[in-house]
Amino acid sequence: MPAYRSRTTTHGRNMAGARGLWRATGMKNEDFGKPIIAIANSFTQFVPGHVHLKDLGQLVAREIETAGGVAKEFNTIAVDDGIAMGHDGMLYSLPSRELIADSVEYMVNAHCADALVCISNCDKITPGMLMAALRLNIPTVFVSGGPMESGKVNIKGKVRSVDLIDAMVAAADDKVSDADVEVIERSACPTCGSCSGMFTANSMNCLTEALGLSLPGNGSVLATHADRRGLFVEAGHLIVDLARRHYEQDDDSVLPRNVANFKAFENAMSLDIAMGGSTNTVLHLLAAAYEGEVPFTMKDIDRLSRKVPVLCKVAPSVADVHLEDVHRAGGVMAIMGELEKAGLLHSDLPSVHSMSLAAALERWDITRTKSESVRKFYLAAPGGVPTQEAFSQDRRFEELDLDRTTGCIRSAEHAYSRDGGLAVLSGNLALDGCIVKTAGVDASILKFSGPARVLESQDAAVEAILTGKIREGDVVVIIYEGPRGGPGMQEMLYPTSYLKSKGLGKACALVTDGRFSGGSSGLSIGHVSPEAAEGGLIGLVQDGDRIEIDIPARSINLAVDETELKRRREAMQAKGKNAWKPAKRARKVSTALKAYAALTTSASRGAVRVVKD
Ligand SMILES: CC[C@H](C)C(=O)C(=O)O
Ligand SMILES: [Mg+2]
Repeated sequence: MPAYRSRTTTHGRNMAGARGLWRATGMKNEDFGKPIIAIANSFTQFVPGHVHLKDLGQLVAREIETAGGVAKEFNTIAVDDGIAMGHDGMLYSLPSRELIADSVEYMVNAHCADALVCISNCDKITPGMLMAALRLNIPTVFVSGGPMESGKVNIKGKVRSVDLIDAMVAAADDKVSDADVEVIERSACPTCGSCSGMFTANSMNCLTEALGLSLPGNGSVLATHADRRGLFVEAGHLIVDLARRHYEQDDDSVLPRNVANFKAFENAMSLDIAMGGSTNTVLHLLAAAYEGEVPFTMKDIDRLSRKVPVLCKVAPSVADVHLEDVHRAGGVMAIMGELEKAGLLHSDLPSVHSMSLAAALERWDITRTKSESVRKFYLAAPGGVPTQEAFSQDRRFEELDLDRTTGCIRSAEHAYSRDGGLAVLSGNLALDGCIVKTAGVDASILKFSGPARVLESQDAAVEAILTGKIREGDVVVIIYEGPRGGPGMQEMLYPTSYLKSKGLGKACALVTDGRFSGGSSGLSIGHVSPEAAEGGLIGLVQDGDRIEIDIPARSINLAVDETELKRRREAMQAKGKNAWKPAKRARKVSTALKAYAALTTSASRGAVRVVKD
């Protein structure tokens, strides 16, 4: 029977000082001996996905106390990728994931907390907390802030749903007037919550449902909807129950590493592929698996991508479909329900809320449920009123989207495509693989070859695209933007958006050792490993070299003969300490980022830090 971790500081004469301090935090005599539950909140006014979280940690805390636990809240940082994008601020995005993971570890272990509630939401906060949960392996429940409502604009008499990407693309499109750009900007992000498409934040919050670490609806019920409050209330009760099962009934099944085991990672990756999730999920699932010592690798991702169909297409893969529409079609449980019907899901897995996924689907898949409350839950609709306040409206759709033939979520029989929404490519240019979100690639360019246009930074790529230096048929190659080379593996949302703005979205490819935002689409191939800074061949590509991409064959190659490549490699090595570094880039890299670069690894390992013994 594992002893409560918190007894280390709450019991024993020698801990009188610590108890005195616990009392000063508000603990009463009767609280000593109860499970101490850490609440990792992530409130900040910098991020719309987190502006509404300020009091939600205490909402959970009151429920923990009602359930017989002691709640202690703390806060992590939270970077807004969309604001950090397009300048050196983006260098900090991925490294912040490691800081978040470490800060959760530090607070939970320094104070010997018994269990953990993670209140996350945006791009690096959910993965950072997920890494911490699997690293610490104490009972944990995730509850995220929830998706933002999509924006609605009426342009030239046509009403359409818009999001952040529409504002970015319009701003670089000379055919769009300043007035129309401002209309889109003012409407694209109407409420609190994580940007409304299947971008990285929403992808990851859907994946915690599939991993079994959050409640049904966590990935899809809107931040503004009253129904979301119930997830926070339930999380407060559930975590005390899980803690008691573990410490008082010796039940290890509730621990994150037993819930999010290898089969759960397969379920999560299958969900991601089926819904055309952000490619960042690959990076983050690999990193979470590393922390949880789960043997889940790029090879597993490649295997799954060849058999899991695309069952759901959401912005940016299609316009006008956002997370509110996915929720109305049944959300994550509905997508997993269709995967299960197709024999593509492990349904025997327990979660923090159900004894098995099969049982959860019986109750929560709207094509099976007998529960009116569940059907009502998935009717939660946008309020249509700009706000930064959580749970501030309770509008509902008239009816559920149960159309599995042409609706938002399709059955496997009516899949958008047999091949998954994600593909792992490999070849001499990416010996350890690279990733492309196929759900966002036009069918006409699944096979593509063209001359390389090599840029040593995202900024240089943006300048080349916006000044017309990139032509139809080119392959834009952005190097030294990997985890070590950037450092920080920037998201290339501006270059991919600007290719669209210039009408080149279906006429060019973009290949990088950096990564993409979930808002990117097009023939955008990222995570090239090994990265240039680690001696990867992408570091030897020169302007005019022919690059050959074949998504059906899962291949990507640099068509330069071995003799020439050998010559180039020798010339690079001859540079000594300047080898495998940008030749013409004046980027100021802080000591904090240099420390990150010293420990990080290539994307094929999830860009995890490895400290050599
Ligand atoms: C819309 C882009 C979003 C802010 C992002 O960075 C991601 O999805 O990764
Ligand atoms: Mg991002």
